[in-house]
Amino acid sequence: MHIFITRPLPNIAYHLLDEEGITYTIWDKDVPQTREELIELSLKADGIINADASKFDHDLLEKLAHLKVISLTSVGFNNIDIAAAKKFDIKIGHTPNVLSQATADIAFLLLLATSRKAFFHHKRIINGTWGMFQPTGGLGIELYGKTLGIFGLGKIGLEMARKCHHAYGMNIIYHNRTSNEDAEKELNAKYVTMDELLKESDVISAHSPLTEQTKGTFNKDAFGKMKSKAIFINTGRGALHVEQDLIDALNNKQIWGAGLDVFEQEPTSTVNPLLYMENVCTLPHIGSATEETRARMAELAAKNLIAALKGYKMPAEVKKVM
Ligand SMILES: NC(=O)C1=CN([C@@H]2O[C@H](COP(=O)(O)OP(=O)(O)OC[C@H]3O[C@@H](n4cnc5c(N)ncnc54)[C@H](OP(=O)(O)O)[C@@H]3O)[C@@H](O)[C@H]2O)C=CC1
Ligand SMILES: O=CC(=O)O
Repeated sequence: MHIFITRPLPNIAYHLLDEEGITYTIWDKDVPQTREELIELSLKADGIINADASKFDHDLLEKLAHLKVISLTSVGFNNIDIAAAKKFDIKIGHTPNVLSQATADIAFLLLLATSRKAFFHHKRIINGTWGMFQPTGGLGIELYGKTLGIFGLGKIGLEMARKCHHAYGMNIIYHNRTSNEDAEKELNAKYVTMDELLKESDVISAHSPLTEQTKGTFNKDAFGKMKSKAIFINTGRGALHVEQDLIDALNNKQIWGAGLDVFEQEPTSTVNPLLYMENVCTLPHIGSATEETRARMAELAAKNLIAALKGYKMPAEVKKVM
């Protein structure tokens, strides 16, 4: 058996593959492979471990229909046409649970940093604009006892809700398609409609997957319903919000601030206005980027791949479109 690995991985993945006698080609250049290169290397493989944002659309999957498995090193699978993968009998694996804490840490970090304009103040030191003490300048807002609205209270959303509830006594409200009874019991979380979530939250944190239904949820209309002191956090996917509408809402002071780990286009342009706003903190999609979490993701991705190649039940198979 031979596989293609689209980015160098933590060593645990290679140990597991070596134990099974599975050989591999690793793309170790510091630019992503082109679609043509991906096809060429995958045609020689029985499976792929994919750590790349490449779109596996119907056309690409048809060309790679010989593959037994595509094992993702991510929990999100919005870059894969799952229906097409089913049609061509290619199994898809992903990495839920093992990255929930680390990703929620980044959501929490962005919330705290945004509420205190931390990245703006850091830039003042670097730019030499520290200046004199200003009793009324660059002030943040506090989180104690405020209301956190979670859009997508699943595994990561729950970890974020726990942190905010225990650290700041925040009240938790949420909107999903189905209710999360465990979170209701544990955190006294309240299920609300989308309109109530927008109107009642002091902080909205987006944690749903990117799907046809959730794309563009946070648009002009949604920002218009939010409190003028509200903070918007997105560690889900950039396309959950409409970037220009977010920029307008911040400029028009319809909302107070935003913390983003994700962008519509990644990498985002260095002239994106969001990178230069006082009330916005941005990170380059690093939700799962700790040594421990990335090792767990690599391990699970390798186990998913091995199970699929051997015809066993995969530890974490993507079974249906969300
Ligand atoms: N920034 C980063 O580095 C990372 C980002 N992510 C992103 O976080 C996402 C969530 O991951 P995880 O928490 O593990 O996933 P889960 O499946 O555990 O949670 C997703 C939640 O979203 C809800 N949801 C799905 N569709 C809708 C909808 N149409 N409207 C409202 N709620 C919806 C689901 O509830 P229900 O089904 O009841 O609607 C569920 O509660 C990933 O898909 C990925 O995009 C993940 C890891 C790292
Ligand atoms: O964005 C990362 C993921 O795991 O999904």
